[in-house]
Amino acid sequence: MSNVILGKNQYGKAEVRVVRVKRDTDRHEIADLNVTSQLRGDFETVHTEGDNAHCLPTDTQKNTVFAFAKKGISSPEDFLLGLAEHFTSGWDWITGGRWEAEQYSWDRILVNGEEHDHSFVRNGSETRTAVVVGDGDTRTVIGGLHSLTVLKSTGSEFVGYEKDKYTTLPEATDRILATDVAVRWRYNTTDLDWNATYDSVKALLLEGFAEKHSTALQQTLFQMGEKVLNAHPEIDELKFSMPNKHHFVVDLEPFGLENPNEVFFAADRPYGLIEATVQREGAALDEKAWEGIAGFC
Ligand SMILES: O=c1[nH]c(=O)c2[nH]c(=O)[nH]c2[nH]1
Repeated sequence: MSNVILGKNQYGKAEVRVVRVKRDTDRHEIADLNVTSQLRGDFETVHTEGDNAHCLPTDTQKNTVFAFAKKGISSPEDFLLGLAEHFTSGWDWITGGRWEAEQYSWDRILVNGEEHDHSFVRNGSETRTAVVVGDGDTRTVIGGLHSLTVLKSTGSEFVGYEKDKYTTLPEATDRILATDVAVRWRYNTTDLDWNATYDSVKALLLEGFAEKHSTALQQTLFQMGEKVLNAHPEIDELKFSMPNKHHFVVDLEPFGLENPNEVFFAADRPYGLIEATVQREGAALDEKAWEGIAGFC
């Protein structure tokens, strides 16, 4: 006879990253949640006897989050109340639980002052950066930003790529494109309204991300840089590092639900990593100015 007993316990799936796109009209809406579901009740024998009869798998809890997202996410509170009701009403040994969500809020990207229908920027996300490199009397200024998180819920495809025996990725004609923009740009002057220029560059980057159909994140990156260089003769090059934050369409068919690009699993890793320099043709390069700035090629 053991004198060891089971104390308080709960279990579930943590941090289910679900993105719900409402696409009934051309003006999409997105809800982006990080959901944790944990069940409380009589799970005694699961722990003490190795009997899983009372164990509703954490995988099932995750699937339930995705399946419930199909109904729509009007608020995290209502979404969690729905989960609580579902889990506590279905099994007599599940007497309670804890359901938690973080919601990430997104603003619409402005293109020519107009709110875009399906391109979004995570609000308050970015960090502005600046570097000054001195070499003798010369000063080089490098502006930049990172963690500018953007997403378009349509207007992005990835097809026609090279395939070998290890390629399993299906071609996508309509996918979510999302990234955290990290970019630094080199000025060819030291006399400028830095704040106004920063605001303009950021707005142009966002417009460049939003406005054109994307065939690959590489192409979108180039268009973002091109837009900045066309509008700002005082900038000669931009170096970008952008993760391709994959959003996988969740297979809801096992639950008898269709999923025409509405419910996504936002994976955090691995991610694609797209890096490139976009330069003004003929402009003098300044490799020295970039020395010591890690993470850009
Ligand atoms: O925009 C993309 N570029 C890639 O190089 C790539 N590779 C991949 O698997 N998906 C994508 N998407």
